[in-house]
Amino acid sequence: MSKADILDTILERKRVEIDLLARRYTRGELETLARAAPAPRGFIRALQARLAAGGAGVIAEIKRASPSKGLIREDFDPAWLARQYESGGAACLSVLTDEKFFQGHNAFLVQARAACSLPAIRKDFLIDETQIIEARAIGADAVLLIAAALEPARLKALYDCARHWQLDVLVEIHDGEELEQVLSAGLGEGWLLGINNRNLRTFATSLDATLDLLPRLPAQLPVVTESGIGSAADVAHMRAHGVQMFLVGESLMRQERPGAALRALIA
Ligand SMILES: O=P(O)(O)OC[C@@H](O)[C@@H](O)c1c[nH]c2ccccc12
Repeated sequence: MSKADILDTILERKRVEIDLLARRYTRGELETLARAAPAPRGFIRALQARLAAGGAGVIAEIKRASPSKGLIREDFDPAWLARQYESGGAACLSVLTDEKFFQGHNAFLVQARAACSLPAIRKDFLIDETQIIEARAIGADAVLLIAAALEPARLKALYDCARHWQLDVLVEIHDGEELEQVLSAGLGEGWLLGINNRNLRTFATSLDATLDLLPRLPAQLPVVTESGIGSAADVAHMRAHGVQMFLVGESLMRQERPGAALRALIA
C-alpha cells in the first residue's frame, strides 16, 4: 500500500463496512438502538466549560495503533485509559473505532465512556448516515467528519443527520482549500472546526498546519488543533496564538501514566 493513497484505501474499506452494517441491521433497527442509547453528554459544552474557566480544552484520544506508527501501546484497556484521562483533566475523550487500520473497536468507545463521565467522540471515517446512527447507538456524544472525504453537500447531509441525533460534530480540515469547502457547506450550530496537523495522505505532521490557517479563519469560529502535540511547549505555543482546544493521542498513549502526562501537558 502506498502511503499516498491511504485515505482512499481506508474509504474503500469503509464502503465494505457500510455494506456489512446494512446486512446486520435494517435502518429501523439501528434507529431503535440509537434511541435506546444513553443521552448525549454535551461534547462542545464540556470543552466550552474548560475554556470559560480559563483552561485548555483537551480531547484525549484512545488509540492503540495507527497506519503511520503501527502499534502505539501494548497494554491497552480503554476503561482504565478513560479514567486516567478524566483524572488528568481531559474535557472529552476521542475513541478510534476503526478496526482495520487503527486496531480500534466500537466496544472500546462503550467501555471508555461507561468508565467515566466525559463525553466521547467516535473517531472513524464516516461517509454514510448509517455510520452516524451507529455512532449514537454505541453511545457516542459527537462524530468526526473529515472534509477530505466528503463533498460539501455530503458534509452538510451528514452534519444534518448527526444534529438530528443530537450529536456534536468535529469537522476536520487540513488546508485552506478544505476550509473554503467547509465554509461553503452552510453548517449551523453544534460543530467545531478541527485542523489536523497531519496530512492524511502523506502523514507529514507539522503544527504550522494550524498556525498557517489561523489568519484565514472567520472570527468566532472555535478551532481544535489536532495531531502532533507532544509537549507542554507545543500547548503553550498554540495558546499564545489563541488556540485553546487540543486533540492529543499518541504522546499520551505512549506514557506509562497517561493521566499524569496529560496534567503536565496542560499545566
Ligand atoms: O496521535 P496524535 O498525533 O496526537 O493525533 C491524534 C489525532 O489528531 C489523530 O489520531 C487523528 C486526527 N484526525 C484523524 C482522523 C482519523 C484517524 C485519526 C485522526
